[in-house]
Amino acid sequence: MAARIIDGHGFAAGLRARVAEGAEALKARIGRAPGLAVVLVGEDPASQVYVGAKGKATREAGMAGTEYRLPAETEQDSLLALIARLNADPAVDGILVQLPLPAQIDAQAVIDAIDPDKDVDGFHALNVGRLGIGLDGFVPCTPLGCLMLLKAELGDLSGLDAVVIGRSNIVGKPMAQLLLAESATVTIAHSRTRDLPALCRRADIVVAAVGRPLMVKGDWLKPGATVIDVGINRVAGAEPGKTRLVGDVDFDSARAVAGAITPVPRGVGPMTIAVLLRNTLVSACRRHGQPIPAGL
Ligand SMILES: Nc1nc(=O)c2c([nH]1)NC[C@@H]1CN(c3ccc(C(=O)N[C@@H](CCC(=O)O)C(=O)O)cc3)C=[N+]21
Repeated sequence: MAARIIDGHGFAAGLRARVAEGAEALKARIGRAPGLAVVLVGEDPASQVYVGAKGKATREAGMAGTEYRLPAETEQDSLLALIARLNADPAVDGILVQLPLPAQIDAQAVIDAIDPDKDVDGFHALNVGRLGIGLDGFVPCTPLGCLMLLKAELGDLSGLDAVVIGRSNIVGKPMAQLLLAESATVTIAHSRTRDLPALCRRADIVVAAVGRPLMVKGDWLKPGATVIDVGINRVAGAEPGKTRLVGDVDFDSARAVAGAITPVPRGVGPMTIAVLLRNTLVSACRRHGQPIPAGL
């Protein structure tokens, strides 16, 4: 039987609507909309598209989105000066510095300059630590979005075998922490892992976040497994000069074996942006001592 297709796009639309409601209610109490500042350094075309999409989604959720576009040659000190201004601005609840940054800038130094309580990406070392020891903080948007999809699909995750393929700070490591906090049995696989297909075949949950197009095949999966595909790879399309997006999972072979699977596009990607808005609203609530609305 073919797998259920997990509708990340639809789930994200629902989450954005709940965020919009919460943002409106908060605005009625504090007199201003939650504010998100997005900083982009350089002209990377993919990053420009993502930043534009984030700004649009922010405004559509009734929040104040401000974009700061800096030239590729920007020095670290001037970026740090902008961060300091945004940290001090009471109308800014969330700060996101789009990654990757140009080579002359030390990305972790910039991230760690962000006020941890405005770090809606959850990349600051303090938030990484909070996630590790189970304290409230901010959790990176992509893995939190994946967890929401998994819980909507499976309910309780406790005791399930989960394999996370990829060990990045942005996805793989925080994803593993979130699954562990849900009492799944978690294995993190990476480029040195021996016999990855055999490891995956034991898993109830496979999260693929490696950036290798179509790597995970249907015959790597346990029948009925839930597959979350974080990959967004632009590859050559059928017609010359055209490209198409594919995930890290070979969707066609995987859907024949899996129980449920996220598509690419319209799977995890839209969740990333919806969770960013969610984190920004949560930040605004916390900063004003207001309760966090249910359903977020
Ligand atoms: N500090 C930082 N935080 C990020 O969250 C961050 C970042 N840097 N750098 C770049 C990546 C990438 N990213 C995506 C967001 C939405 C889609 C998304 O909505 N994708 C659509 C399709 C997009 C398309 O058609 O190109 C989908 O999968 O359906 C994808 C990728 C956030 N990122």
